Amino acid sequence: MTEQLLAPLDPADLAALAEASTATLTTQLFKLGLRNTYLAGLRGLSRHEPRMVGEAFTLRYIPAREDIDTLDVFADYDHPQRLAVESVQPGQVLVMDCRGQGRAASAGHILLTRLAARGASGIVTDGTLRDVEGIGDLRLPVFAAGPAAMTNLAQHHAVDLQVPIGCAGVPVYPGDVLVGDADGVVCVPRHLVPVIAQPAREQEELEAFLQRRVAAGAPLRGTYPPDEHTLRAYDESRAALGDAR
Ligand SMILES: O=C([O-])CC(=O)C(=O)O
Ligand SMILES: [Mg+2]
Repeated sequence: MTEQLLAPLDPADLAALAEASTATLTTQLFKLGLRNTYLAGLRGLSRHEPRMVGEAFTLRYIPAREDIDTLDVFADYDHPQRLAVESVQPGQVLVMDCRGQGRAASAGHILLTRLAARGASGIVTDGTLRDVEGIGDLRLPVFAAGPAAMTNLAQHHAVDLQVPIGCAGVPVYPGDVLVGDADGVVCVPRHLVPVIAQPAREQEELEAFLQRRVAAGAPLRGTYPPDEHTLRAYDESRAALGDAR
């Protein structure tokens, strides 16, 4: 495990990310030139926790081999998969690199129940999960490619904790911030969290205004993107709100 001392993130920045949609965050990152931040192909499996924000704690799997990856490896409580679950701290998201291989689950209900009990902020895998019926009831945001019944050892050999990984084709470094919602998961590079937090908040507020206008019948021309007239109306509505406070 690579121990890293990362400067803490500003809670206000994390709160801004928690309130922003993944659509907004990918746009903010796109503005900075980053096009590969969305973990395509994953969906939320939690019935109670559709939104997620937290810092990446990474686990890397390589392909399993029949002579090594047998059920008795779990007699070792420090097996990297189990160690990962028992190492995740409150506020962290366990992010697993399964190479997009979904034929065997990367974890199941018991391990995710333990993650929830440890106060994890979520779990993300580009593979699959087993026991998804029970997982759906957990108070834990969960994002995966889907379900698979087969146990992880059939396909996955856990090797490294807290190293840079690829997840759904996106680079994820320990400490990056993962945000999830109904559209899926985006990885925000840690150093860009303070850069995009406030612009993301502003984009959310402006788009909420534009959304109301379009819902009320406004055409796209002049509204989306907003022209000077619409932006003035937006400023006036914000000033009115400010006055009312
Ligand atoms: O063998 C596994 O993948 C783990 C499992 O079922 C669980 O955590 O409930
Ligand atoms: Mg199970």
